Amino acid sequence: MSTVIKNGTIVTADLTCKADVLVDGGKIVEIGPDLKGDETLDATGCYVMPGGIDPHTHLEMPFMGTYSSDDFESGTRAALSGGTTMVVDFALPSPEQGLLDALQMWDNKSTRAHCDYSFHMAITWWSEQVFNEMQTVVQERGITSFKHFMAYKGALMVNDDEMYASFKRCSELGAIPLVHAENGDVVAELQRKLLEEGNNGPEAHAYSRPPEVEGEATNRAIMIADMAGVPLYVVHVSCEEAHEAIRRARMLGKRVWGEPLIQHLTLDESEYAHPDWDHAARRVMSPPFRNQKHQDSLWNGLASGSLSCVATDHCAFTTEQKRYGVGDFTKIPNGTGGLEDRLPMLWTHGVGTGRLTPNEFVAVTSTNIAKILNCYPRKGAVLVGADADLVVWDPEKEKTISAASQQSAIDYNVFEGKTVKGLPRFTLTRGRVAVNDGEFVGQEGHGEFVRREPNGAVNKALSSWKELTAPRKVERTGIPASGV
Ligand SMILES: NC(=O)NCCC(=O)O
Ligand SMILES: [Zn+2]
Ligand SMILES: [Zn+2]
Repeated sequence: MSTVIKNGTIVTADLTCKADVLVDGGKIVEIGPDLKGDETLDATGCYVMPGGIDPHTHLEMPFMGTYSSDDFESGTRAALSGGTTMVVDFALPSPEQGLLDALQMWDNKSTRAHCDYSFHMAITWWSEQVFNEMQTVVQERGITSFKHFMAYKGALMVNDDEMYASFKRCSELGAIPLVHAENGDVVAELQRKLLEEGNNGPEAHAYSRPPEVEGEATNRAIMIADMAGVPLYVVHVSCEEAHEAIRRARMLGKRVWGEPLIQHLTLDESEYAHPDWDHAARRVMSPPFRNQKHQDSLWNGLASGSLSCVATDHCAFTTEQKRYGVGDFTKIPNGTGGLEDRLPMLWTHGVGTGRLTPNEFVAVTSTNIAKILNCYPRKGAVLVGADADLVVWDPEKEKTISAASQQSAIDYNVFEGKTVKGLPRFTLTRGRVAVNDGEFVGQEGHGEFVRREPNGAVNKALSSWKELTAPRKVERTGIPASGV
């Protein structure tokens, strides 16, 4: 059965035009005037855009002694409700666990997904087994991005030598390394000192992770990637120090992408000063929220192109789970939600204020990451042949965000009470309507794994450049005899 989206304005990363979109067999089959289909969706007054891609989620993630509460069912239901049609989650081996073994666990969890998804593979330890399995992960499983935690000492953190070895392996395999950039040694020491001084509330979480520790780690990761000859993607960039490092690297021709989160763009550090312990603890995430100077830097980076993608790092814990850290802030599970709210919040505070154009909005929520992860134009595009992952966006539709009406399984929402203007009228996942005017009508298990090929254009270009500029031995004649 075909579906036609009529009377809308198509908005992509580089184009705005009035046309109908005809969908059949899960794909876009025609774009043009006066199209007809078996079913009609009226997009009068709406923008027809590529569905959002959230490149950073943690659904049912084992972390800090518990599991994040949104799984692939509730998480992708939340995603579609907010106009996001693909998520990229992190497969996370526990210490000494093989990569393929961990992947099997993520395969099992993801069968309930309502929308398409892919995985990044995390490198949480290093060995010959990990080195070997990286090849299988890339070539047989189509997972071409590897995450490295420079923080969470004693748990997920990897050291510089391990990171360098893994980045080199990514370079050989045509894959992309990702980093959580915070200096984990310094954070651990600051945490210890704060606790010793009796500073045990959620606000101390922010004190233990100042912008400097993020800036230092970002610079270090950029240097290591440059030495390994591989592009780099920096997740949850929260501050000017990290953004400055990325901006400078890009100006020097290095291939580095930065990803701010919707939370860091719209919520600030004053949340941690809230007199209610629960309120502050619910907002504990790493890196923590910053002040307006940092927020302005992130917004400007999106507008200027020095930052590339807006994500959520959706890692949702209930109030009860957050209370594991009463009396010791280092035990508060780190993470916040945002999957349902990313697009409406970014539209409201970005496009609604004039900080972003609608085309830039599409670029940073969908198209850029599809290109970086090498799944464009199957994803992130409104083109004939692309998957019909689409959002029909009503710029006049309003709501006030509330945990009472959200899809997420947790009992609060960090954006509670915020009014957004700009919401999906329809969300389509591979041609199937999953959201119809605020009502969720998706299908559990409809989501499919998106396989990606290695050696995207940027990897290829960078390896050519590195080869061309590699140190070369100077061939000499008449070398003098050794002086020894
Ligand atoms: N960000 C956060 O606090 N939790 C999720 C894990 C991570 O990405 O660091
Ligand atoms: Zn992280
Ligand atoms: Zn994360």
